[in-house]
Amino acid sequence: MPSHIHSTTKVHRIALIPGDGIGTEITTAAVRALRQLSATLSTFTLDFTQFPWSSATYLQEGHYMPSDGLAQLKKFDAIYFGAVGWPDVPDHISLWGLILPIRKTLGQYVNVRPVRMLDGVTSPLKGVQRAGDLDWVIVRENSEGEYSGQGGISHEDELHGVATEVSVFTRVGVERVVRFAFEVARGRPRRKLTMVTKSNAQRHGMVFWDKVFWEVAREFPDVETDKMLVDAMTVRMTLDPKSLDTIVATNLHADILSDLAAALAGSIGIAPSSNLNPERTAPSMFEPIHGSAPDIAGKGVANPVGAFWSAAEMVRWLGEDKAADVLMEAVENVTRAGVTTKDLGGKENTEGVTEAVHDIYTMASAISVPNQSLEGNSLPPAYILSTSPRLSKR
Ligand SMILES: NC(=O)C1=CN([C@@H]2O[C@H](COP(=O)(O)OP(=O)(O)OC[C@H]3O[C@@H](n4cnc5c(N)ncnc54)[C@H](O)[C@@H]3O)[C@@H](O)[C@H]2O)C=CC1
Ligand SMILES: CC(=O)C(=O)O
Ligand SMILES: [K+]
Ligand SMILES: [Mn+2]
Repeated sequence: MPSHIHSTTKVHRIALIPGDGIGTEITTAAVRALRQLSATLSTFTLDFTQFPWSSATYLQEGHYMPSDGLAQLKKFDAIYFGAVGWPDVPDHISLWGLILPIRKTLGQYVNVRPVRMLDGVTSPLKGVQRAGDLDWVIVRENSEGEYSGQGGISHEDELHGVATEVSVFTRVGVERVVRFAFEVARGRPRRKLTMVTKSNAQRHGMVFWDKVFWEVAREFPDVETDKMLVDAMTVRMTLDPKSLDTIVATNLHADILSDLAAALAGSIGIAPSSNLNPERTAPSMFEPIHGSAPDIAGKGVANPVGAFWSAAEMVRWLGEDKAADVLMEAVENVTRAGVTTKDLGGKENTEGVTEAVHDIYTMASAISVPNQSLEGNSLPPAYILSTSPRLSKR
C-alpha cells in the first residue's frame, strides 16, 4: 500500500442509478462533485458502481432491473438515484419498475425532503429572502398510503369499467414515520411538527393516521404540534411560510407539497430527498425530488443543486458530516455568487455550476491552510452552515 494512503481510510460503496433524462445529467454532476469532495478531504473514498437501469433498458430487455436487481443493491452502503420516466414508457410502468420497488423492498419507509432558502436564491413569495423565512423539513411516508399498489381495474373498456386505488394505512407504517418525524422535529431548534391530513373527507385511513399521530405525540411532550388539512396547508405554505418547521404527511400529500415547497424556495431543481431505511438493514437511497424533465433533457441545462444537496445528505448518512458541510458550503457559495441555472434566474448551464462548485473546493482547502490569502477571489469566502437536520441514526 502506498504510504500516503492511510490504512483506515473508509471506503463507501455507492450504487449509481442515473435512470432517464436529466437524471443522467445531474448524476454525472453529483459524482463529479463527490469525487472532488473525497479528493479534497482525503478522509474517505467512494467506490461507485453504475447500473444502466432505465427506460431504454426496459424497451430493449423488457425490465428496468434484472430479477436479482434488488439483491445486487443490498450489497451497497448507499444508492444514488437520478430520475426515472420517459415519454415512450407509461409512467406507472417506469415508477413501478424501478424506484417504487427499491423504496418498498429496501425498507426505505421515510423520505426526508428538506427545503430552505439558499443564499442568493429568490423566492416567488414576497418577504421570503433568507433561510429563516422558509426552512422546512418535509417527512414523507414512503411505503404505503396512496402508493400502496392495492387496487385494480375490471372490464376497463366497457361502459361499466371500474378502477380502484386503495390507500393503505397500517399502524406499523404510520407509527414509524410519525416517530421519525418527531425525532427530526426534536433535533431542530424550533421543536415544532405539523401533521398534514385530510381526515375530514377521508374518514377511515386519514382518521387512523391522525389517531396514531396523537398517540405517538404523547411520547414527545417537548415538541410543539399542530394539524393542517392538506388543502389549507398549501395556503399556509404560501402565505405564512415562517410558521412551519417540520412537516409530516402521507406519501401522496408530501409528494405534492414537496414540489410546491421547492418552487416556493426558488425552484424544483434545488430540492433533495433521502429515502431512508432508519434501521439500516438495507441501503438508503438519495435523489433530487424532481423527475427526468423530458422538456429540458439533453440540453445540459438542468439545475444540479438538488443533486448536490442529495449527495451531501448521502455522505451525511454515511457518517461523513464534515464532507456534507463542505459540499453544502460550496453549493451555497455558488448560489450566493449568482452562478445558477436558468430556473434560478441565472445564465449558467449544469457544467458551469458544477465547475463553480469545484472552484469552491479549491478555496475550501485553501481556507483550512493557515495564512493562505483568499484575496483576489471573486467569490465570497466559504462559511459553514447547518444545512440539514442531523437525522436520527438508530
Ligand atoms: N423520483 C423520480 O424518479 C421521479 C420521476 N418522475 C418522472 O419524471 C418524468 C417527468 O415528470 P414531470 O412531471 O415532468 O416532473 P419533472 O420534475 O421531471 O419536471 C417538472 C418541471 O420542472 C422542471 N425541472 C425539473 N427538474 C429540474 C432541474 N433540475 N432543473 C431545472 N428544471 C427542472 C422540468 O423541466 C419541468 O418543466 C415522468 O416520467 C415522471 O413520472 C417524476 C418525479 C420523480
Ligand atoms: C415519483 C415522485 O414524484 C416522487 O418520488 O417525488
Ligand atoms: K428523482
Ligand atoms: Mn414527486
